Amino acid sequence: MSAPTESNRHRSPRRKGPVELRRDQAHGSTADSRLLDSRNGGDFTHTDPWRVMRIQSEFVEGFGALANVGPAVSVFGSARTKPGSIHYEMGVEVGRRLAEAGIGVITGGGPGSMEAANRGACEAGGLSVGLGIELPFEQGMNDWVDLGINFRYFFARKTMFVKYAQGFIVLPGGLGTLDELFEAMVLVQTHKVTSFPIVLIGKDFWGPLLEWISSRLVADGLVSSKDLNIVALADSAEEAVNMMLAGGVTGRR
Ligand SMILES: CC(C)=CCNc1ncnc2c1ncn2[C@@H]1O[C@H](COP(=O)(O)O)[C@@H](O)[C@H]1O
Repeated sequence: MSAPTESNRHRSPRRKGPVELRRDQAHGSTADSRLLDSRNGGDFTHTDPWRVMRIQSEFVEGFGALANVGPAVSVFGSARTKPGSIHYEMGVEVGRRLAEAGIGVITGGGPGSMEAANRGACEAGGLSVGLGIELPFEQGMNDWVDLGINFRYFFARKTMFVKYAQGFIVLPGGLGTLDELFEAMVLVQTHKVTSFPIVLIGKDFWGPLLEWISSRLVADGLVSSKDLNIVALADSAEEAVNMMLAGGVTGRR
């Protein structure tokens, strides 16, 4: 940017909403000129202000589509679980038991344990919701989703998992599952959500992680020992769904 001189110091600034631009910065194009200039082709849609509109539309569409889902639980777990495996069958049973209790099932809409939970809910005649995510290696929504919404942005989608569920059930999984689990734990820890049971299924799988949180994070004073109560550990679908009910999730009869 050039230093202010007598000739340019008093040049009138240009305003872009709350942002005021002076000197060299004031010479750029305006939002309306870019909008009206057809030579810019699709460029405008790649700007951040335009992205904000798209992000906003994801929230509007998500809130609109999910407003009437009723009581529901979000079920997370690996996208790589194969049909017939223990974890897949456990996911099917979780979905079925939630549906039988009058509780809708919300998943990431993908394959593996997500598909399993949607399948169990759908087969039992319950509400089966999938919140899909646009990924470079597109898989598409699994066949057992009855109400599906596709998202571009992970963070908009994650809001829906929490806003429209009364609790989380977490099957074994990888980074995606851990991300969803830890986000929920922080929301409970910071009282952003209250009365929100989080149940992990699979003591063998989750036990070492909880043990590390206790022996390292709590021991080092990084986590309060009462924060360990944010999650509960179950070893079966039946136990996990009963813990949801005991935690205050009530189904539609
Ligand atoms: C086979 C494969 C990688 C497919 C990816 N397709 C996906 N479709 C929808 N949600 C997903 C997908 N991958 C990860 N996620 C999100 O991350 C979690 C699973 O990730 P992971 O497999 O544990 O780490 C799910 O609960 C889901 O919300």
